Amino acid sequence: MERSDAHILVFPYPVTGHVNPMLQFSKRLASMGLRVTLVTTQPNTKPIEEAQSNNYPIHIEPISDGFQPGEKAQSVEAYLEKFQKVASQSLAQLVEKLARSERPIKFIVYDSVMPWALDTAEELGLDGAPFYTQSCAVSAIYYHVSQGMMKIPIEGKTASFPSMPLLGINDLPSFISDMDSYPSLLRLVLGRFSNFRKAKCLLINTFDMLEAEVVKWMGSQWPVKTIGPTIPSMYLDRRLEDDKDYGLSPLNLNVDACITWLDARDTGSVVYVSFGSLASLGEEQMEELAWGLKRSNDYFLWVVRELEEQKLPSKFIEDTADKGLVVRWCPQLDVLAHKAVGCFMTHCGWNSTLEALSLGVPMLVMPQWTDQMTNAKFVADVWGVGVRVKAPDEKGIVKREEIEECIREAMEGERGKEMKRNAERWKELAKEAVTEGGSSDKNIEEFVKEILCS
Ligand SMILES: O=c1ccn([C@@H]2O[C@H](COP(=O)(O)OP(=O)(O)O[C@H]3O[C@H](CO)[C@@H](O)[C@H](O)[C@H]3O)[C@@H](O)[C@H]2O)c(=O)[nH]1
Repeated sequence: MERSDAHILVFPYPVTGHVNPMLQFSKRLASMGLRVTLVTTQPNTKPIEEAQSNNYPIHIEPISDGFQPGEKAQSVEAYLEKFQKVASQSLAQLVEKLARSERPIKFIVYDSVMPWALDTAEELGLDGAPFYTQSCAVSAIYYHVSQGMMKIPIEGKTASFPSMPLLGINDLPSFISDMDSYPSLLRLVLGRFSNFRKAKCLLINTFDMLEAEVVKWMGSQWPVKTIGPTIPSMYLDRRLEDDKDYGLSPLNLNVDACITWLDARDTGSVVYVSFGSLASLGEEQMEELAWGLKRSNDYFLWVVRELEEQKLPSKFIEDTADKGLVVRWCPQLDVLAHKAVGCFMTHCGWNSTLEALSLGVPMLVMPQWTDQMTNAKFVADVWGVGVRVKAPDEKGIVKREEIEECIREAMEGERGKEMKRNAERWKELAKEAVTEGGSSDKNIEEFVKEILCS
């Protein structure tokens, strides 16, 4: 497509699980001729200048979130309040600055958890569309709760939503099943539906075949566009040259160490373990997980973020050095694409879930909080690509024996083989969705045309 003058701003909430998919979506838009500027307040990413100088397909604009590097807010509420106040002002200033340039902003794609960005856009005379970084099912659940169509706390043991299987309490997003756990985050996710009817459309990081019924239901109510999975192109359709990774990942990736280690393992012999960029396991749970991995006697590659390291049992790394590699962060896509990986033990963050589905990797799911419970339900019972650990005991702990058994089931049993077959099928369908003429590809084309014509 010819490069156009249309310039759009993409503004993710500043955490990895939100920046990654919105950055990938930005690259798709840029490949279709739009000029795209991604707004970031995230300090711990590859130096911005590096991204700018390497013929990077999009522009990056840092703005302030009101905090100095390293400064911590006193609470989630305090962070969100200051972030909204400062970032909305910074956003308006940026749009006004660009209005005086050759390429003024025409449209804003904002993270759905920041509905105030649409108000700012409106004040500046711009249209906008929210980007949902979670599944369509999860968004539909929050919608029902936000509109009072599903009362919380939920009474009884199950909850029923249109176009979805019956959900048990443990399948609901944790902010809903345990309303008092994070009241400010519950407000944040429900707030996504405060002004969305004023948006041009709703962009959702999923694909039609994956959530066919709920996508259809949502599409019958609002202008929904499924645009996922937002995985770097080299792993799916291979149409975007050089699009091999998310680009703005943290420094010090152990790329070579992880891949060299995997190269030395047999096909399907390694359990890859990661709980994403935010989840923090308790010390006891960490210990159970460590011993569960050891007891399985399988090879494992385990991402333990720096702040979590002190929770590992003492001498665990030395004692398991012949079987395991523990790293602080890894190139997850390269790891999932590696033939040595037999299953992915995951917290079921939506990006990790989509990445495993897109790369055909069966999962062992151990959801921790937020949307992960609902994703786990779909992974295990709807898409048939995962084993879910039994609900934690009364202390909230999943025991080592349970972990060991689930690893065996995923790596060795008949169930594991069936999961692998299903995962291969989802991999093909994910690829189809983003390949030319696929459902997500068509939706992105349509979105671009609508912007150009507006
Ligand atoms: O060693 C690692 C570990 C993770 N990742 C990447 O980090 C991202 C992690 O995203 P996700 O799996 O979604 O987990 P979180 O970081 O926990 O994401 C938050 O945001 C998601 C999207 O809203 C939610 O679904 C999650 O529940 C929420 O915790 C993925 O792209 C991974 O590929 C790496 O590259 N290397």
